[in-house]
Amino acid sequence: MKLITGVEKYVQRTLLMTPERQRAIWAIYVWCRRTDELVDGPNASQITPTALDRWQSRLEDLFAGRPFDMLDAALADTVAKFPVDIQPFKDMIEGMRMDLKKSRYKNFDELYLYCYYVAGTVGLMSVPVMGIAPESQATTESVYNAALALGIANQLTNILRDVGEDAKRGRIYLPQDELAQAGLSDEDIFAGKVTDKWRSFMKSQILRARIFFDEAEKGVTELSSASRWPVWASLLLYRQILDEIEANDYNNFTKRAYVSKANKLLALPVAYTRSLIGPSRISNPVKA
Ligand SMILES: CC(C)=CCC/C(C)=C/CC/C(C)=C/CC/C(C)=C/[C@@H]1[C@@H](COP(=O)(O)OP(=O)(O)O)[C@]1(C)CC/C=C(\C)CC/C=C(\C)CCC=C(C)C
Ligand SMILES: Nc1ncnc2c1ncn2[C@@H]1O[C@H](COP(=O)(O)OP(=O)(O)OP(=O)(O)O)[C@@H](O)[C@H]1O
Ligand SMILES: [Mn+2]
Repeated sequence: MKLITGVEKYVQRTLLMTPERQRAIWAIYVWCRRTDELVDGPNASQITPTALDRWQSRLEDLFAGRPFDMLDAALADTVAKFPVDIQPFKDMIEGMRMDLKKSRYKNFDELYLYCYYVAGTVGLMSVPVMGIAPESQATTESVYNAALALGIANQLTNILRDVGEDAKRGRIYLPQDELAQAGLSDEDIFAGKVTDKWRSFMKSQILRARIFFDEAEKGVTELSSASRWPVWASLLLYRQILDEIEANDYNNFTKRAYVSKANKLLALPVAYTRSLIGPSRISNPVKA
């Protein structure tokens, strides 16, 4: 089951990229999965900050061309071929450290930082591999910004989908000040009742996640043509989870928002059509 969804995800995420880029994204994906599994996987209870320090020195070793195992070697090969920076990788490990010691977020600033560490970093790792279209007139900074926004949007969506599941583990990723403003408390979340207060709170959280998806959209067209399809597919598929939360009448306590196979399949041709649109050729006043 895990393997099948893993394969399916990998196909969704890398379809149609050049083989060399596909292998590089695969290596990054595997490293991210393994990093996440350290704190989220079956042996999570054994993971201490020291274990994360060791994981970080392995990372530094592979960046220096001294991989520890075969999967590290795949990433070592990637960083030798593409101009990937080590910082977002270190930051992702920092996010896992944060997850170990923190289970509440005071406000959106704190939550944003967490989302950057665990997901915004993925965008920054991927752009140097996917490449910016040679004809793009956008600034490199604006493309990285969009990539960052896609990671944040995905993580916010993941948090909104998993409210009930996370509460069972004693975790509440929603901003405490915004909960209080909506007249909600941790107890309401543990009780898991869908009330009008909850619906209206969720509406504003979903709106914010959509704003990050909109921000991300602006960057996808600037990517090299072969990379656009998988990124569009991933964006459209993940954003649909928000629609499903609405369709479930905001019950993210006991129902997992789930995108149907049919809707997933439908997203692929839409993604493909969008991927045909590349950078606009009209000179960009921002850059000029
Ligand atoms: C083509 C493409 C999308 C490539 C990215 C592939 C890649 C390297 C993915 C790594 C993802 C990963 C395993 C991260 C570890 C931390 C984590 C679990 C983050 C959560 C992902 C959702 O995973 P899932 O639904 O499986 O979560 P759980 O099973 O519940 O744990 C995240 C929510 C975030 C992942 C972030 C991205 C996929 C951001 C991708 C951004 C880009 C590729 C940038 C695109 C460029 C522009 C200009 C828009
Ligand atoms: N139909 C779907 N709609 C939306 N997301 C999906 C769907 N199928 C799989 N996913 C995504 O794939 C992830 C992993 O799927 P899997 O079946 O392994 O769930 P899981 O074991 O509950 O994941 P985890 O424990 O890592 O949160 C899910 O967390 C979800 O993000
Ligand atoms: Mn999860």
